[in-house]
Order: sequence, then structure tokens, then C-alpha cells
Amino acid sequence: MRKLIAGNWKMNGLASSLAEIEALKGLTGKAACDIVVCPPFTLIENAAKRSKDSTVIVGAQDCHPEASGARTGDISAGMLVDAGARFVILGHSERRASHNETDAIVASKAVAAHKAGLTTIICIGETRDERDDGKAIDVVGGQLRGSMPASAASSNMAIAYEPVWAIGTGLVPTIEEIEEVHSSIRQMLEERLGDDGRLVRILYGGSVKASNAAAIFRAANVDGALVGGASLKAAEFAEIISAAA
Ligand SMILES: O=C[C@H](O)COP(=O)(O)O
Repeated sequence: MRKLIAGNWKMNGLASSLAEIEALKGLTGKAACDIVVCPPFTLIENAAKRSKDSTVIVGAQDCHPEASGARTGDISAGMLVDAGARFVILGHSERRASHNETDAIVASKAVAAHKAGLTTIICIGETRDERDDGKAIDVVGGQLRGSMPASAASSNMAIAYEPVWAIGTGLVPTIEEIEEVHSSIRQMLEERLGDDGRLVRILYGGSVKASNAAAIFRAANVDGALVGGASLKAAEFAEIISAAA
């Protein structure tokens, strides 16, 4: 399966950061994997213009379930497409925690995104306490079932498994732990989507760096990565991309 490497800039990046996209274009050339960069909303349009005719695809970090209306401060899926985005990250644990996003809200956002023509990266993952209590597979399974809408297919959705305790901490699950969760996700995708479930890309996210990327990409059912901090600088992100290619 062609791998998908997505960078989530989170709330980082000013106009000057677009130089990283220019640099990434130069460093990755004709990469043998799909490369997505998700800058903050304010940079999407210019990032899309800069990455035109390159292998770098631009995505967003959230969208609202509704198409338009009295929703101060929110951004619709159609607006993202209009600005040049082709992907959107949904249900990131930071949004689940600080914006009270439930699985049902994530699913409704995914419906809107699919309707607008965006490919969704739906994030799921357990907390440290949930893992320590032996509940990681159940938690991830519940989030997956609740967050994936009926409109989902391998052509418009990837899943990102991001253990909350691994995000920005430098802690990474063992390869065996990653494989165990990814294989349970694959099984659930096949139960829900039949044969098409085999084609959905399952990304790993949480402290992915140039130094650990190759080992993670060799793991079974790991079809790419969702990268936070290490996606901010083109040089390190490009090293992760070459580990995937
Ligand atoms: O969306 C990306 C993840 O939250 C991972 O972030 P990180 O690579 O900085 O740990």
C-alpha cells in the first residue's frame, strides 16, 4: 500500500513558515508516498498555492459539521476546499480534550468533509491510564466505531492511531504494541467495510522522529504516520518521508 505521511503543524506557523513547504518540495521531489502538510487555517490558501504542481498536498486540522451559518470562529469543509485543502484531520485527542469533541461530533464532521470532497484522517487513541488498565484495544475500537461515518471508504479516509501518552512526550509504544492495536483496527475496518477495509491506510502518530520512523514503518499494518513536532522543519520531515518511501 502506498504510505501516507501527514504533518500536523497544530497551532504553529506564520507566513514565514511557508518557506518550509518550499524546502520540503525541494527535498522530496517525486516521493514514493503521499505527503500531506496540515498548517493552521491562516496558512492553508498560501500553502496550497506554494505546493501546486508538487507532491505536497495541503490539509487542515478541523472543520465544522455544518456547511455555513451563524458559527462564529468556525470553518466549514467547503471553505477548506475553497482554500485549497484536500485532507482534514478530525478528532485529534487535543480537540477531543479541549473542545469536548465526542465520537458523534467527529463522525458528523467527517460526513461534512466527505460531502465536500475532503479525505479525512480520523484520530483515535487511548490515554496512559486506559493502557495501564488493559483497555487500549477496547477504547480504540469504541472510538473507531463511533467516529467513522457511513460515508467512509478507503478512498476518502485514513485512520491515525495516536496513543495520547505518546504525543509530544518522546514516549513511543513498542513495535509489538503498535502492531497489536493496528491489527485490531484493521479487523474492525474489515468488519465494517468488507474488503475495502483492507485498503484503508492506518497511520501511527505520537513522537515519530527521523530516528524511529523506519522501524515504525516496517511494522505490520502501519501505512504511514501523523507527525506533529517533527513535521515543522522540512529537513526532519523529509527524513521521515524517505524512511517511508
Ligand atoms: O498529530 C500529531 C500528533 O499529535 C503527534 O505529535 P508529535 O509527533 O509531536 O508527538
